[in-house]
Amino acid sequence: MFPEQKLGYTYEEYKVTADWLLANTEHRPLIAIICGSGLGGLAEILKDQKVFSYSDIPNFPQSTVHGHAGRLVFGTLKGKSCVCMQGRFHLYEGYPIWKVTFPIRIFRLLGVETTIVTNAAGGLNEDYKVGDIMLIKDHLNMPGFAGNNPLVGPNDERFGLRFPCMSDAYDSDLRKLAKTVARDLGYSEFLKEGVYCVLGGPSFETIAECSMLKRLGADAVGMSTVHEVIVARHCGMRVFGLSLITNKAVMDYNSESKANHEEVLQTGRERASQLEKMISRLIEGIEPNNNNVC
Ligand SMILES: O=P(O)(O)O[C@H]1O[C@H](CO)[C@@H](O)[C@H]1O
Ligand SMILES: Nc1nc2[nH]cnc2c(=O)[nH]1
Repeated sequence: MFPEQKLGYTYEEYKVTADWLLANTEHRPLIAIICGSGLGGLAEILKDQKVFSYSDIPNFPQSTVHGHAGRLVFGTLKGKSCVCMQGRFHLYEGYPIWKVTFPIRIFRLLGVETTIVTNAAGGLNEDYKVGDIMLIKDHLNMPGFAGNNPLVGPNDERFGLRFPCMSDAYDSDLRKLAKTVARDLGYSEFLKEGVYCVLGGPSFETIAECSMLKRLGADAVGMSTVHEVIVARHCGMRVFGLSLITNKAVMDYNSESKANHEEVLQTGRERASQLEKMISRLIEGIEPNNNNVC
């Protein structure tokens, strides 16, 4: 007989972590931000910070990837209370998918209404350049096709429905707002909108894989985000997502370029200040939702 496999945390385990955070900070965030690879500087937009190392938070997984600091930063932006993950979790780190998405339900229990997900991604769309910012309008969940979905296992109705809808995963009003913000900042030239595809990683894609993903309708490819978005939508949070195109996916057998994590982090550093400005303005424009689930 195989030992019984744990399929997730219990509601009580989520509560222990959320209650510990509520007891250790006065912040009551309505907005959460997840920083992608090399984008941890986004947390610097928050004032009156209260910072926790993941290692100090009960039940929290640890960051193991270069460019993911492993800190939870609470703070305010123009009077709005926010929480920011400097470091996310990925399947390729060896975490089961329910650990990868653990912080999302914690955010919900803290009272978060809107989650902003960011990531570094390879551009598959030929019109994309390195440094472009892609608003995510939809996703392709490749691990999900193989049964690795974060909602697998018993459903806890206290979080959400057994069969949540995903056709409206990325909030269209927030995307509209982001386009207005980008236009006002003079960023329209490098703003794109497209479909993000998640793969398990950690190896980057082969040329044949890139060509397949492009034909399937993906504009950018990465190793994160989608699992978080599914859990956030399951528990009724609004989601806004963006990908920084850190490298162009290699599509040509004669190409000399090779995807690498250093290039990913370097592009993040180069676009950091524009991303900070854009997300700050976006957050300024997000209206509270009276904790209504949507
Ligand atoms: O998705 P984020 O965490 O931004 O990071 C992306 O960049 C890393 C590869 O360089 C992978 O972890 C990929 O998912
Ligand atoms: N899978 C994948 N993840 C990335 N993250 C940043 N760039 C890439 C890429 O080209 N492929």
